[in-house]
Amino acid sequence: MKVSKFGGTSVASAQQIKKVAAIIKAEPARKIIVVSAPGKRFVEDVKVTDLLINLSAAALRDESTKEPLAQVVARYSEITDELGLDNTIKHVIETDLLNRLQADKSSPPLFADSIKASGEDNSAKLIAAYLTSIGLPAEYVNPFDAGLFVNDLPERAQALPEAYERLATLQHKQTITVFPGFFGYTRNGTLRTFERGGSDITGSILAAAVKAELYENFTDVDCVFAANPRVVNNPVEIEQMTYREMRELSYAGFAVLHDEALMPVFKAAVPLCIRNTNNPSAPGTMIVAERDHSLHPVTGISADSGFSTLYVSKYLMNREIGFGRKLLQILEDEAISYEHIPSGIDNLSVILRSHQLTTDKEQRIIDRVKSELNADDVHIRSDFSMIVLVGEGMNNQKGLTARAANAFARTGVNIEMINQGSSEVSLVFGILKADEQKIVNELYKEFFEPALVH
Ligand SMILES: Nc1ncnc2c1ncn2[C@@H]1O[C@H](COP(=O)(O)OP(=O)(O)O)[C@@H](O)[C@H]1O
Ligand SMILES: N[C@@H](CC(=O)OP(=O)(O)O)C(=O)O
Repeated sequence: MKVSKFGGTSVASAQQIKKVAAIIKAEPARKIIVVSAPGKRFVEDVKVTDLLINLSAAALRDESTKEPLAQVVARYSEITDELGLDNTIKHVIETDLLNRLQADKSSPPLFADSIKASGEDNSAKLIAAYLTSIGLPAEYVNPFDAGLFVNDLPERAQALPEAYERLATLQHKQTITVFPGFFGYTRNGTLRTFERGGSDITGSILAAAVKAELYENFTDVDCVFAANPRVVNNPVEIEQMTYREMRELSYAGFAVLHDEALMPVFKAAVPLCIRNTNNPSAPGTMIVAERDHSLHPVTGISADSGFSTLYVSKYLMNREIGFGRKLLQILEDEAISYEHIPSGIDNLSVILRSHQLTTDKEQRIIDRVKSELNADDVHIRSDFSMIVLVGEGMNNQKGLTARAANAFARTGVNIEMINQGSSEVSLVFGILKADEQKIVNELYKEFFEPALVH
């Protein structure tokens, strides 16, 4: 049995959904289908999830929801009409949205989650109806009924261990299961969404639960490329990579798969394949436990912006017991997680995702570090990017850091931070965001031209 997840671009229009149906029809092993909300049909288009975020924001501000609601309904109407479905499903979707808008708003994040999740939920209902209409025995399955249970606020939504046991029963269904991605329910029935891009996580949880022979993740590119195809012209295709490599790459910028989607399939030893809905005959990229990495030390280069650095210096910091703990406690008090902590003898930098900071938080952190830790200097800089070089073979390769540093030198760009990850499969560079594209292209030239990754 295969679990096949179809992303937003794969279900963005009637034409795309017809391709999805053909893919499902082509292989009876595709018994569990996970779908996203309709995504972008063209570059400037707006994803249904973003339309829903606008809708919930308007509702939470007690503004008129007429226009944002009409935009969401229009996307589904267009799809149902073009698929030749009758008005029943359109009515189901509109009623569902109106019901969600009437719900309790006392917890704005939970209200927003319910509105956002309607994107995948209604997409699953619509696609199940379409598959049935063309003679495929398909059934929409609700995540609560199937047992996709997640933890409560304030923690990030994550599947509970018992969810896997409950979801395992899906393998006995005779019909094709059409399952909405992106959300689950707490034990008491409160809906919670995963992070953006979280339908990948749902697919992985289901694949692990039913011990699928394969988790197929269908998107709009033939495979995972060694670098973002929007940054590097015609990058090499990666035929095979390990879960560890994909985890490191998706950490920073490989938007093709959510980084939390690796763990469930990894633990259950289910191989994962990234494939293209628009070109299903392409073999895609296989993500497996081990591979031969002797031919090429670097598998991919990723880059992501949106990082900030909290820089702290204090003479004799290295001798001060508990300095790091106290500093991290200040961040914990502000509910901030960190990414890297490169350090010197008398200074350290804490690198974090900028979206966690506000002007108020920044000021409180600076004031507390100065007053409670008596730091000599403390400041926060934003607009950093992380560039990550990833490869299982990197660990045994002499001179690799020097090659990367040479590539940086050729561009004249300053390296703000280097972290040779303890994971041993990655090398992380902190640079200013403005230099990101230049560096990715130069590193790509250094490590991939004209070699071919196997
Ligand atoms: N290294 C990479 N290899 C392949 N695609 C990449 C890479 N880095 C970024 N991407 C982008 O990821 C996109 C697919 O992810 P996403 O937009 O989440 O698709 P979906 O709608 O299927 O969920 C591709 O269109 C591509 O532009
Ligand atoms: N629709 C959600 C969840 C998701 O996974 O979407 P996609 O498969 O289009 O990345 C989002 O936009 O975040």
